Amino acid sequence: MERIMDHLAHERSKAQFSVEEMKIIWAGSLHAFQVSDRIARLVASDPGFRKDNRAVLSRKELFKSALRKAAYVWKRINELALSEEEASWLRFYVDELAYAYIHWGMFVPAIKGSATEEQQQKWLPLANNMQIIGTYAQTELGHGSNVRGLETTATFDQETDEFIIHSPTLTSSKWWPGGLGKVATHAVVYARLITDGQDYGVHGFLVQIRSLDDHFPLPGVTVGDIGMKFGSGAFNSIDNGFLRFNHVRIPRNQMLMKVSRVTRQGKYVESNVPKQLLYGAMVYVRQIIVADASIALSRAVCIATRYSAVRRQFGPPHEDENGKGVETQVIDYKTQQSRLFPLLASAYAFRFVGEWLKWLYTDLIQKLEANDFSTLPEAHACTAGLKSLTTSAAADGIKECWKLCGGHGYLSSSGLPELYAAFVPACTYEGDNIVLLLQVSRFLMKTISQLQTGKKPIGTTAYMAHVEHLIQCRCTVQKAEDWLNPSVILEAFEARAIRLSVACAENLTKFATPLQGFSELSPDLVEAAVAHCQLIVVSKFIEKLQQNIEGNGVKQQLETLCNIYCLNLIHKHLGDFLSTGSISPKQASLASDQLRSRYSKLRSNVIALVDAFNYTDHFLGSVLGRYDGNVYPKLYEEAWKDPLNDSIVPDGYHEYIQPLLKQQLQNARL
Ligand SMILES: CCCCCCCCCCCCCCC/C=C/C(=O)SCCNC(=O)CCNC(=O)[C@H](O)C(C)(C)COP(=O)(O)OP(=O)(O)OC[C@H]1O[C@@H](n2cnc3c(N)ncnc32)[C@H](O)[C@@H]1OP(=O)(O)O
Ligand SMILES: Cc1cc2nc3c(=O)[nH]c(=O)nc-3n(C[C@H](O)[C@H](O)[C@H](O)COP(=O)(O)OP(=O)(O)OC[C@H]3O[C@@H](n4cnc5c(N)ncnc54)[C@H](O)[C@@H]3O)c2cc1C
Repeated sequence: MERIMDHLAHERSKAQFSVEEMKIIWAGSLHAFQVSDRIARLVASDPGFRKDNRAVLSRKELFKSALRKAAYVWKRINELALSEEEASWLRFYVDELAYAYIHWGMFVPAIKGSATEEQQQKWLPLANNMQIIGTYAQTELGHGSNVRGLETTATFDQETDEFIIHSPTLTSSKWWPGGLGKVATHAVVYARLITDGQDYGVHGFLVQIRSLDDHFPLPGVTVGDIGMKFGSGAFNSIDNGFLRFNHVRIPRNQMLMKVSRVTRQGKYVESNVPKQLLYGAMVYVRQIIVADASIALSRAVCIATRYSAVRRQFGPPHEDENGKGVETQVIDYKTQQSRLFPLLASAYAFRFVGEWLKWLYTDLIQKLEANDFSTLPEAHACTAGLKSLTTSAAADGIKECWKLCGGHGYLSSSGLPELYAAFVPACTYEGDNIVLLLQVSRFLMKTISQLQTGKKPIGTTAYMAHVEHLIQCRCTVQKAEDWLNPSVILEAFEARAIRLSVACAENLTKFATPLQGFSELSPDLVEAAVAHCQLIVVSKFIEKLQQNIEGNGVKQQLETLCNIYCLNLIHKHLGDFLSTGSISPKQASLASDQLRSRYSKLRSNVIALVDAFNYTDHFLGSVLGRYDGNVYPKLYEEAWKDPLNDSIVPDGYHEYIQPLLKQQLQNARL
């Protein structure tokens, strides 16, 4: 036991940089670090937030436990008079998915984004004080990605000045909204607005669905839970629900009227803001999900890295600090490094691009307030594309981390199966990842077609202004070290991205209609979108390194991580880089040489680099990822806690095992 604890301490002593300074870089600022650190400790030390083994709880126990914790969170927020920032850290570190995620993450933002000032004044205080609990009811049984295809209707009745909300078919039943099944009292419902016999498409409506007195559904409302989901703990603590309306009436002023409104006379009036603002809550959440992706991936990487330093298999006998013969740490196998270190680098890359995206979003909101809608298309493309790229990579990465831990990774007590089950739906919710990449490609094709009209591309597409150069330039790498030059890397990624996009744009002209072309070429368009999004991540990582980064050795570590992130992408997408002529086979081979050498450089720092995430053992929830590396005794201890070990002889022995054994013994004696 002591030996293992010493082992991680030895790993930490090898770090070539200041972990404390890196913690601040990871958190984003000294202030963010201090607040999150304080709240993380507060949560970890409060028995009310203890994490039971969610995997062994029944659905009802799990759900009730999430309700208890959500209520306790609210109590502590009020008792401690926490600020909004502190409260969201508290919810984050409690780490139990519950209705509050949708209430704060979607219901409140939908009101803020789509309601008029007057409507906000009425509804936000109720939501902010939790006098009502809300959900976001957009998806239907028959329609998820295609929002324009939603069937629920909101028909204006001029006589009573009300909308009648109705589910005309089974497929129009709302299906999936979180917190809807058993908790929410209100919902932002997306429905087709019909007035004067005309269908004006999908709009948002605020609908009360349960009584605030006895919690029963209101007349005309049928509501319930959609059933168990993948994974034993994970999303099963949330009541994703179904909802059907039978001519439910709401006052006219519960239509969210920022984008358009219906007058007392039933006239549909558009405002001067683009109708896409109705989708504003999705843009907001997609931006948050990019930050979630870096957190989920970094959790998994932290577990797999610490465990890989503890775990020993095979190898020439080494001597430990006490001169005792020991096997090789699995982290020293080059295969383990080539699977693990790019994930560590990705966690940092996603953190920085998430930070930038948050800035982009804040900037968008400021512009929208000043009636400047010019950056909306780019913000949509960036949030959609980066949500897709980072969640797909993080979900795959978490799964890889569990395999990197061998058999023990498959145990619930490793924390990895639940983390995977809880995170993998991020590839689907808030927009299926492929559907979102197709949105990015649509934006890219539009930008390319506008190049011919002389319109200057801006923001993340600014590189397209250099199309002529990027189409024909040759990569200048001659030796492996040349790959450490950021401008060389950037140009290779820009060349690959633009060449894929231009090829798509050219191929699209070969089809009878753009629609047909988009449909036939969609796999290529998705690849072009991925290349563009990877370029954004690469360029934001490189930009980060150009900032003033303080702390002993911190910048050098980030440079190594950035190199690993970029070179590993080249390695993984070699087909693209070679087929577009962005690099040559010889340069590809030099990139692989450089990548190997970066792994060696990073090796002695990896434990400190995951320590910099500053995750408490409580938050990690993993025996394998414990800070002290005391894995084996704790695994043994956890095994004893399994309900099957409550009794020596299992329940069922007398009914099923004993008679079987007896019968077989008797048969043998005959
Ligand atoms: C235990 C441990 C836990 C650890 C894990 C941690 C995880 C924690 C997180 C937990 C929280 C979980 C919360 C989950 C909650 C989930 C909620 C939801 O899923 S809500 C439902 C979301 N639904 C979607 O995302 C649907 C996707 N579909 C669409 O967005 C649209 O239908 C579409 C964009 C695909 C198409 O729209 P449509 O109007 O038909 O499209 P066009 O392509 O014709 O576009 C027209 C025009 O508009 C532009 N556009 C589209 N969308 C937007 C937008 N959002 N903002 C701005 N502009 C937009 C588009 O580009 C077009 O522009 P144009 O100039 O004409 O080309
Ligand atoms: C855990 C979880 C929580 C959720 N929470 C909420 C919530 O709170 N509120 C809410 O309203 N919704 C919620 N959703 C629903 C979610 O937003 C939808 O599942 C999502 O938008 C995808 O839609 P879909 O399920 O209909 O998939 P589909 O659109 O049916 O996708 C199925 C397949 O078809 C492909 N596909 C679809 N369209 C195209 C296309 N045009 N081109 C190429 N391929 C295509 C997709 O790539 C996918 O492979 C949640 C979902 C999950 C899993």
